[in-house]
Amino acid sequence: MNVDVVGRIRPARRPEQGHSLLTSAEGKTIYTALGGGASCRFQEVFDQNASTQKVFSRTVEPLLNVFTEGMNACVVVFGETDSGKSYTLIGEKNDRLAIIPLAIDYIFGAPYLQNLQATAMWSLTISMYEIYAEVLKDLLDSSGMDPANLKIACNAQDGTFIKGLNRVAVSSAADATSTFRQGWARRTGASTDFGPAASHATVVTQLDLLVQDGNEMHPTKSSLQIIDLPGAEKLADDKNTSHFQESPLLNKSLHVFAQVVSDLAGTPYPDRVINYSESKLTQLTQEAFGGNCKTRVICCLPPKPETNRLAAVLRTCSTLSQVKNFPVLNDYFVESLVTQYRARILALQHQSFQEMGTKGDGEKVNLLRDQIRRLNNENVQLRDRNERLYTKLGDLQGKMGQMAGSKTDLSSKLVFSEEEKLKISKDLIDLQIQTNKIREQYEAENFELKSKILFLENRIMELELQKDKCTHEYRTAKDCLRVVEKNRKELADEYIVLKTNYMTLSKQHENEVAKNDELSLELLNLANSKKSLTRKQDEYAKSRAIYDEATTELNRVKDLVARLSCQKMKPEEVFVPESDRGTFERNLLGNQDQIKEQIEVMKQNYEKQQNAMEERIVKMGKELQEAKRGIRNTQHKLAEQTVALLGSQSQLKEVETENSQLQLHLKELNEEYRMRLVRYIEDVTDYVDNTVKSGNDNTKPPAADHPYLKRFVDSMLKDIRSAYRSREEQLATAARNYKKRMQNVFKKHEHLLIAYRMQREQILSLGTKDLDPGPSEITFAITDSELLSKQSQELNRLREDKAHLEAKLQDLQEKVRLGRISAPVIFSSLPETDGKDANESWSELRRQLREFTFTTQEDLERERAQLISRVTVAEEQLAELQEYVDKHLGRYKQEITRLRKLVGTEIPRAFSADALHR
Ligand SMILES: Nc1ncnc2c1ncn2[C@@H]1O[C@H](COP(=O)(O)OP(=O)(O)OP(=O)(O)O)[C@@H](O)[C@H]1O
Repeated sequence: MNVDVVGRIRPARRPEQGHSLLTSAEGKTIYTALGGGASCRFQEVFDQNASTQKVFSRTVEPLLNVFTEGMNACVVVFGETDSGKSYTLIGEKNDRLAIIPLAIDYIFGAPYLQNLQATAMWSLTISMYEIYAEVLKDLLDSSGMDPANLKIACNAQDGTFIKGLNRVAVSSAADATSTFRQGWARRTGASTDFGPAASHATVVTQLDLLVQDGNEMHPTKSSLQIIDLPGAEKLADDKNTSHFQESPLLNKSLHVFAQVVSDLAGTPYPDRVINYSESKLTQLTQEAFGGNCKTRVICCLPPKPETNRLAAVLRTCSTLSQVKNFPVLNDYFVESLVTQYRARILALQHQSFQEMGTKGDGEKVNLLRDQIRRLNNENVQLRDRNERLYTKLGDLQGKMGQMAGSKTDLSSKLVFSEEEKLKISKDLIDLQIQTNKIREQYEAENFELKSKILFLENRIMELELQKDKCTHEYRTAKDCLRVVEKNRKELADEYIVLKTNYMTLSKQHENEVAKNDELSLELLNLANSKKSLTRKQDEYAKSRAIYDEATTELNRVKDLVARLSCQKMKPEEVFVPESDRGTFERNLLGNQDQIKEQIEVMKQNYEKQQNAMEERIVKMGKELQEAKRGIRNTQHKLAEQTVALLGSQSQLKEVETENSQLQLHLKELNEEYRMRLVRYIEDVTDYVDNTVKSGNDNTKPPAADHPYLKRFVDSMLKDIRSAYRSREEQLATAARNYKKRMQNVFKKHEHLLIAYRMQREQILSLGTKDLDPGPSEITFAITDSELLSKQSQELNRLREDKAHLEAKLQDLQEKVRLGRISAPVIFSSLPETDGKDANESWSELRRQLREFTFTTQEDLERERAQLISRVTVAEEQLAELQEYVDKHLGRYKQEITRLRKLVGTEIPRAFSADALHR
């Protein structure tokens, strides 16, 4: 691979303005004179306006890429004094826009080194030396010793090198730049009789890179040499005469360099033998010119050079562009081979020197001939080997040529690919974010689906429970209906009995009324007879007075007669005989006895009736006593029942307390579950973190592939499932027990209510005012709608209606009772009232009773119809519910199966919907 040579023209100063170098049309060839003279075709020529940055990126940057990848590289700055060499290399006043600072910055940010695996290591050392008048000076020696005492040595391992040269390890671009600037400042700065020392000195800055890839056994070494050559104007001087003017050592490096370059350009083949040993510069840079190195020369040109000098510079540049180098990747095998050859050459050299020292001249010649022969043979063998290597090298060179050709494209492509890479990495990050989002969404959806499934399962369970409850309630309602029907029948029977009683009473009442009429008539007769008797009595009294008057008259007459009988006539004889008198008396007072007899009979009848009444009252009093006793017993029983009811209510409260305790326990369990879950997750995180940490040192495989994590997670899930299953079973058992107890309490409550109702009805049937039957059963009914089913609520509503009806019935019965009581009152008031009015009020009462009977019957019939319609509606609702449950049960089951398939995992049944929601 030829050495690349590029030209850079310094901007013109005032005296130089208006002059320009002669260049070809394409701008790459520079001539000393039109139509003849020296010329050089540069790979690229940077004009006066080109910045150092541009020179760097077009010339040095590709070299730095191969350097960081493991090849030796070299940048040579060549040109006459004041052409801008130092400006190009280090700039002005610590300017960073110069090749060396830019190169250091680039190396530390080089893509290859940046893209190395985290396990790879790389290090960079910097060394600087100056060759001035064939004296080597270590520019990085800060020990205070004489730095210009360095010797060149050679060994198989390192080839030619400077013994004791300082190599400073640098860890950052700033570190490297400051080290370089310190070294640069130590250059020989004195001005000599032959001009400034810098014009005759060569400064070599060498950067050695060592890359140890984690996947490779041996490290890769590569070196970058940046050579600032002495002013090239001396090449224009005559070599044979110049040493009379200057010290011969002063320009030796430059002249030997030009000679070596010329030799190299003349023999482009690999079997050339070049004498590098004439100067220290050529010895130390033999790899850069004709060796294992990729070299680029920047030829700095002033805008107005002297023709001779320009010609010498152009000639040297032209020769340099013909020099062939053989750069290879410094892998372990290449290095080993080179070391082997170096060792062999060194051994031969040693041997020949020894032999030359011991033998005589003739023998020495023979020996030398033999040695030459041997060397020739060896040379042939080496050539064979070399040819093979060269064929390989040719391929490599071809590839390198292609690479060089496509280098610019590659660099632009590299930039483009970098941009693409950035874009792709951005897209990748976006994709990762999107993937994470999708994963989160998936997990959320999965969770939602799981909770939905559990919710549906719970719903099914609830529906099944509701169905059972409905069936149970339907049966209870049927039983209730039966009871209500029975009650209705009983009421109807009672009503019939009442009606018959009423009829009987009406008949009795009519009989009584008839009797009353008769008695009234009789009483009227009696009153009439009494009147007539009174009249008779008055008449009798009058007749008595007449009698008395008559008696007095009679007695007067008798006296008169007696007085007169003295004449022999008795008074009795004067009047009518005694029988006539009896008949007369009988005729006068005969009715009075009859009346007395009748009165006596009536008195006897009254007495009999009074006795019978008294007996009846006594009998009723006894019955009343018995009834009171019975009522007292009933009241006692009622009190017992109330106590039991209160007991059951307190039991209900206890059960409620127990329920709240259970709920509390459930909460505690949930809390414990959450804690355990958190602990598990922490364990998993720790475990994953530890695995990731251990995975970083490449000793363990990644955690995702490790079966232990899966086992760990599986066991964890198994634990959670089993714990939850057992807890759910416990809770289900507790809930079942609670439900049973609730049902028992409800049953007891219902029994108590029924017993209470029967007792109350018994008391009510007695119809006594003294005994309080207590409040309606609805007062003791459970009103909490949460605890009641629909049927129970309906039952309670019916109970309320019944209580209302009972109250109404009681009012009416009261009215009837009042009506019954008012009858004797009316009867007793009959003598004072008119007979016609009494009849009217009775007919009014009868009408009211009839109306009440009809309305009660109608109410009862309506109630019955309502009850039947309600039961029918309840049956229809139950049937609908049954149908709905049957229909949706199948659908829910199908849905669950589908969701299970979709989720792909078995949903732990142990998780309650509540826990999942939480
Ligand atoms: N491309 C450039 N742009 C601006 N100024 C430049 C450029 N090249 C060189 N110069 C200027 O030219 C002068 C000489 O440059 P420089 O010292 O680098 O030359 P030189 O070849 O290194 O000389 P010497 O061999 O004596 O060191 C400096 O003042 C420098 O600033």
